[in-house]
Amino acid sequence: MYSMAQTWVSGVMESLSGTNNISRHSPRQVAIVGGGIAGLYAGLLLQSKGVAVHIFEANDRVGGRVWTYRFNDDKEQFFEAGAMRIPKSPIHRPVLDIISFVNSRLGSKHVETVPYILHSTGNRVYVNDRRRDDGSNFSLSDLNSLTAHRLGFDLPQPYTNMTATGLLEPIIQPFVKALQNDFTIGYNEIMKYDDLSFRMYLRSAAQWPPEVIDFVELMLSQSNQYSLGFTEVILQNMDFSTREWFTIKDGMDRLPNAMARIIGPQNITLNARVRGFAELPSGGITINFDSSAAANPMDTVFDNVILALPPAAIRSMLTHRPRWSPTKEAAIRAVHFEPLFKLGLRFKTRFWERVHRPSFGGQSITDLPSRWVVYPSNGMGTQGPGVLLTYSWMTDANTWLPLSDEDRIDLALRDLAKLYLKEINVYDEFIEGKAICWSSNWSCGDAMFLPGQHTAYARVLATHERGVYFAGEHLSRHHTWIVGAIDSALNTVRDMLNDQSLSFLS
Ligand SMILES: Cc1cc2nc3c(=O)[nH]c(=O)nc-3n(C[C@H](O)[C@H](O)[C@H](O)COP(=O)(O)OP(=O)(O)OC[C@H]3O[C@@H](n4cnc5c(N)ncnc54)[C@H](O)[C@@H]3O)c2cc1C
Repeated sequence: MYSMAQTWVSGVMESLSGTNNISRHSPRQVAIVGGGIAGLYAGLLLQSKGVAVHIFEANDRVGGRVWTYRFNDDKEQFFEAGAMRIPKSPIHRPVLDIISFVNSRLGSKHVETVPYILHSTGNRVYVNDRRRDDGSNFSLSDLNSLTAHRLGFDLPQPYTNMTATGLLEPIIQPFVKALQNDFTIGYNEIMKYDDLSFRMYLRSAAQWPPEVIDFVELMLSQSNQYSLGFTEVILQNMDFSTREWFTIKDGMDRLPNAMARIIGPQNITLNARVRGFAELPSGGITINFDSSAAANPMDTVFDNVILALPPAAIRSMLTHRPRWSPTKEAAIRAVHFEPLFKLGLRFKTRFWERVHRPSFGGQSITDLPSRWVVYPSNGMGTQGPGVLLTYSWMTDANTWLPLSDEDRIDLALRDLAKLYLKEINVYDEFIEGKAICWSSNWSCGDAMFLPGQHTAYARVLATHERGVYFAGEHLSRHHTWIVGAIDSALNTVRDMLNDQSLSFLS
């Protein structure tokens, strides 16, 4: 989209002269490091206030963790390697608003939303090798009767005759309802338990035996997620209790690409990994980045910089960056990101839509390494080849890391063969696959804080250091979501411009 050699030097450098003495609250030129949603959103906000921006992005594309992997240019032959679905809830409203904003600039249907299906009754439930008496696999239509006992778990009374949802709902609902009624009040309520992991809360407050926790975690989450902070798991449950969802027609990457188009290609340098930056005694900031462009303009002075980066990317800067307070450095070093792994698999047909109990969207659940098999909500009912994906988080994601791509595909096909038994020969159907290992990326996956980390680190992480500002989903209260990246960008620009009245773009 934008070539590596598109140097910003000519456009930006001339207009930079004499910017050194600009006060913190009236920047004229801002460098943004990272072209994910947080960096792009901060860029649009600043431009809307007349501030010139330049985005440095290490990758050859914008979007960061919003990445649509396309096997080819044919319709629907893609999967979402990163973000794939947005809850239609007031908290996620800013995502719809930014879509309206880009459409108002680029044409009414530039970025179109389509419904995302979270549950489909045909989705398989396959754990402990348990099947119906007729040998077929359980599906979500059975969920209300899938007790621990029926699924082969040996739990004590009274838990054994209960379903995972039946167990969890009464525990989380009061918190979820409080958050939905008034997010700030609800957030303050759940923060009272921030020092606990969700597992500890279930042990101490709900008095669940460990094997009951394991059962519910297996069915409704991924391995060891309940060892994360109580706050994170409750917030995640709040989002997943949303009934209506949407995704973006023809791929989520249409959103960051549209945002970048409005910002302007001359204001974005791709393949520009920032190696470090220096703060001048006069208050300006210079950026040092890798680029094949002839000039690496170390002498260009920006008024401020926004590091719209996951913490690991800040820590892995190769040359210089300032050292901040021990607490800030501890926060950057320690906040927890969970590993995420996705494997897109392309088949000759959308066979999952034509089996006896079809899946139109949603996901199957299994205790096999694939854990979740996600069916596309785009192109449902169409003929010809189709793409589904397997999706693993936390410890389940780690299973896939040491494997070669060939082994990953073999393992996933073996799992799918168990889900589809004799109905479909998945090996005959298979065309190609693509593994996306977020653990080998700076972000690792998504921010999911450990017990106590919201309390200890949230504020200090987001606080600016002289002319250096920070953005990214991990700095908001909505970790793991696009809206978190947007939210953090709004907060950082408000802080930089000293303008709390600044609102979301719409
Ligand atoms: C597998 C997966 C599934 C997800 N599912 C959903 C979902 O369904 N719905 C949802 O709303 N959200 C989802 N998310 C979360 C969402 O994608 C993120 O919260 C959001 O995109 C993060 O944006 P960001 O700008 O904070 O960070 P990023 O997108 O990580 O952006 C950071 C950018 O900085 C760049 N960079 C790193 N180091 C440097 C450097 N030194 N110099 C220059 N550039 C650098 C990176 O290349 C990247 O482009 C998912 C994420 C993943 C990984």
